[in-house]
Amino acid sequence: MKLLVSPISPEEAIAAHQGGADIIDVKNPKEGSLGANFPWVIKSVKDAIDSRKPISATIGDFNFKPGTASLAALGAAVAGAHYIKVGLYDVQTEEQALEMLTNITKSVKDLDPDKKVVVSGYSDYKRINSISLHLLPAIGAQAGVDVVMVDTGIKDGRSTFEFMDEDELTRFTGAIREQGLESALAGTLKFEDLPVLRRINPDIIGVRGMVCGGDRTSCIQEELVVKLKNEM
Ligand SMILES: O=C[C@H](O)COP(=O)(O)O
Repeated sequence: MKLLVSPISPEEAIAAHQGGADIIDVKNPKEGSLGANFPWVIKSVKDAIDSRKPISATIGDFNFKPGTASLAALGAAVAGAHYIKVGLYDVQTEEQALEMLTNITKSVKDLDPDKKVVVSGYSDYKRINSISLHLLPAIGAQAGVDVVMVDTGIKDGRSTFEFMDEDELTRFTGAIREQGLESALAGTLKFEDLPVLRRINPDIIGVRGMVCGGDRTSCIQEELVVKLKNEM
């Protein structure tokens, strides 16, 4: 399993990098679960990391706006992100999801075919009335994305494991693998989730709160990233 850590600034990105994170994922929690940060923050994180780790950037918890999302994805890619992450938050149908992802993928891959598109669905999709997570592996593959992820849509302390159990998450990661894509699990993960995460064995786990001492509005602590890497 690779470790993705989500900093909000170059200082936090350095802490994540020095602690051993494999992917440095720039986001802006003030704008939601997958809130987008500013292009100059993505660039400053990229400069701080200086090509030692791949940079990821979230572009937002989107509603059905394929043009806006495609332009945001291009912006994140131009700013230096290698992984461009989009959340299909207020997207309900398969047709909408496919149109969003096909255009986002075109936008990113026309710039650089090596860059990776990550589609995130939400483990709490029922309470936010979002598309079912289980539709995303097939739609993602059809659209040409690289990674299918799950996160929580509402950051109120409830974790992905409160909405999906081990069996469901194992089936979800298996379905992603069958489509030839990478899987990523996130959503208020805790140290005590590591045994079950190891059994599910996604390609990537994504964290913020866990390495901020349990409060995602606090700061990333390098020693907690080290502890997590060691326990992984
Ligand atoms: O991409 C992963 C998210 O940043 C996870 O954040 P969280 O661990 O605070 O839920």
